[in-house]
Amino acid sequence: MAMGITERIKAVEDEMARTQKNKATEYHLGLLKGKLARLRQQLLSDEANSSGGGGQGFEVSKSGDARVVLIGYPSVGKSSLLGKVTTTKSEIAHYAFTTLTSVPGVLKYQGAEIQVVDLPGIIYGASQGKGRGRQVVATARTADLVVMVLDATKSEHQRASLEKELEAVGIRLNKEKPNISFKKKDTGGVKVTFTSPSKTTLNEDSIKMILKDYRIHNADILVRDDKCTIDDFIDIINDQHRNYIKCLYVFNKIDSVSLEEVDRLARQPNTVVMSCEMDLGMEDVVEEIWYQLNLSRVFTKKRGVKPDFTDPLVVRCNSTVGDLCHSIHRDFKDQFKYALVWGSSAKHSPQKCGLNHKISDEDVVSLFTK
Ligand SMILES: Nc1nc2c(ncn2[C@@H]2O[C@H](COP(=O)(O)OP(=O)(O)OP(=O)(O)O)[C@@H](O)[C@H]2O)c(=O)[nH]1
Repeated sequence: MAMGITERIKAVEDEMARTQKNKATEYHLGLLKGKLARLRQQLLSDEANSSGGGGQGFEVSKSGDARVVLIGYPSVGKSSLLGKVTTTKSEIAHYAFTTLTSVPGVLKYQGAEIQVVDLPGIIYGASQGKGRGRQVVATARTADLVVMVLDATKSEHQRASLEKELEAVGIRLNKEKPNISFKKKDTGGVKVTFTSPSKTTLNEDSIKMILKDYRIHNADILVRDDKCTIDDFIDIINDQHRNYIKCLYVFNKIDSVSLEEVDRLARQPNTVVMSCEMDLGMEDVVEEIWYQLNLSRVFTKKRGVKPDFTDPLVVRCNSTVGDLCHSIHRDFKDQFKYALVWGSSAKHSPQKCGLNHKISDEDVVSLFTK
């Protein structure tokens, strides 16, 4: 069955390559893109089912406060980076990963424990459902941050081709989810509304054409951003299989290129440069990872005692007191009565708060139970 899909994917890709991009073909290309997304999804889920229960799963359990995955071609320096920034090796690693080149490590920073997973090999071919690629992709999806490790001495093609592979499996880097609401219905036909006139080829006709191809006959669509494209709309229809993940680009081996080149690379957005061999830029990499993860540290305080500043609870930014309780224990919320909060999220110190209060980085919190 997978063979059949692979061939159909190839046929659609070929047709897209043959089709010239112009006003007259825009709709047709949009339809082909929609088909391609659907077939790729089918391929990935077929692979998932056929490998079910097999012993060689790659899935790494998520431990720590956040997860970073390293992605890059062989020999770019991923292992070197992992060795430099992670202190403890996770205990399960030694037996669970014996067949793999990958070992998760823990990056300890600002009291947080960040799991760093080096994905074996590369993603290459994953979008075609090849080999271990699918499992690697499944792990990449769970990342809070992708660190793409690139070799400064090699062509920049490496970056584009990795991005393309991730694109093909539905991973969107440094991109927000398109601002389109899409509600399937049982009756009533397709209703399309734009809050302001579209600046792209996404319009009522192209939307209806793609939905027809997906055999969706009843739905309400509200496009809230005039810059949304057909690709964005296709992402929204396939929303369950899309992941919007931040990406940090790290160029290694800067010891081997000219200063001008280092300068050029370092000026690109979301980019840091380093040399594992010369121990250059390692702190920048760690700081940037921390910054991109955007975590908040919360210090807990017992009544009548100074807060413990050595061991923060680490939560995602925009977390609430409720999330904090949840991170302590699944059932803690049931016993919760109120919290006292000191710090930048508090209107006055301390502020008495409920579960919905949003906490900020470096807040001090006392939790009171019933
Ligand atoms: N010049 C230079 N060489 C480096 C640097 N970092 C790593 N290398 C070399 O690059 C090679 C690959 O490094 P690894 O850390 O094993 O790379 P990797 O990405 O983990 O490779 P795979 O395990 O094949 O995926 C080794 O020979 C390193 O000595 C660096 O900063 N500068």
